[in-house]
Amino acid sequence: MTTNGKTVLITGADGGLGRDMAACLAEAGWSLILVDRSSTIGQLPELLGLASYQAQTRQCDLADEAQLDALCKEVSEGTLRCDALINNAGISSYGRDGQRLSIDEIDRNHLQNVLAINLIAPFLLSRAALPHMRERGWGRLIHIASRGGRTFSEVFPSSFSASKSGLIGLSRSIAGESARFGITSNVIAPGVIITPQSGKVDPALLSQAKIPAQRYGQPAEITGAVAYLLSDAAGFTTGAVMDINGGAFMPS
Ligand SMILES: NC(=O)C1=CN([C@@H]2O[C@H](COP(=O)(O)OP(=O)(O)OC[C@H]3O[C@@H](n4cnc5c(N)ncnc54)[C@H](O)[C@@H]3O)[C@@H](O)[C@H]2O)C=CC1
Ligand SMILES: CC(C)c1ccc(C(=O)O)c(O)c1O
Repeated sequence: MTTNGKTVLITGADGGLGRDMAACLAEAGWSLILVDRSSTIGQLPELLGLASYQAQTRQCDLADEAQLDALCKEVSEGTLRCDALINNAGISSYGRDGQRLSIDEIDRNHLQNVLAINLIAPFLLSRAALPHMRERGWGRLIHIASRGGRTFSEVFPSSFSASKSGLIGLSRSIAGESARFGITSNVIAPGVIITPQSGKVDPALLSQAKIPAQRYGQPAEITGAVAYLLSDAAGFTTGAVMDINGGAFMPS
């Protein structure tokens, strides 16, 4: 992958998928802006063995309006350069026992929190990054949705599915509006990938997914697709949804 020192901003960078993306993209020569609400995000570059010039970090709770606005301001004012944006941070809706919450158990606050992180933050960060991408005539947006945004399954809470389906619609609109500027916008919709997030779901519930590959995925199997979508070779790929789920969802 030729990066020419480009910079990618990754949200949810301190999670299972985020860390793998950060390590792989740094290795490929990208400069990184690593964003997470976790208290350990500042230590992530050292943990990954990155030089200080390779990575900046921002501790930001994307559900907090003031913190998200401050981050978007840095992006829109160009303090944080953003050639590519990976909207990866996301939460789901499970009870303490890892059981799926039914629609009757999801109140307005819970719904608003899921939508704030999974949909509103990606919308506002994309909006902040796009003008600079248009000026440069090059940009990449990747949104990490889920199989839950593509189809029904007993595994997915309704709030989560609604947010991820919305993210897919957002990506499609950005793709249509931005293709003529050399900007692509694509979705990766993973099935079960072994990370802290899937680890919080009751294993019996997760195992209901009928996966032809008969296994769960590894973060590297998502990162490989991310690396492709960021590359110049993917310049004609926009508005796409890559279903990466071991065959658990195969639309016609
Ligand atoms: N692991 C899986 O099986 C699947 C994951 N996904 C999606 O992949 C993305 C990454 O998930 P994982 O790495 O598995 O989860 P994870 O839980 O390991 O990582 C998510 C990261 O997002 C951060 N985050 C959460 N809320 C935030 C907020 N308000 N502000 C800033 N950061 C916040 C967390 O601190 C965490 O570091 C998510 O969008 C998730 O919905 C989609 C399908 C399957
Ligand atoms: C961990 C998240 C909520 C999750 C769990 C299971 C699947 C799946 O069976 O495909 C997902 O796509 C998820 O996003």
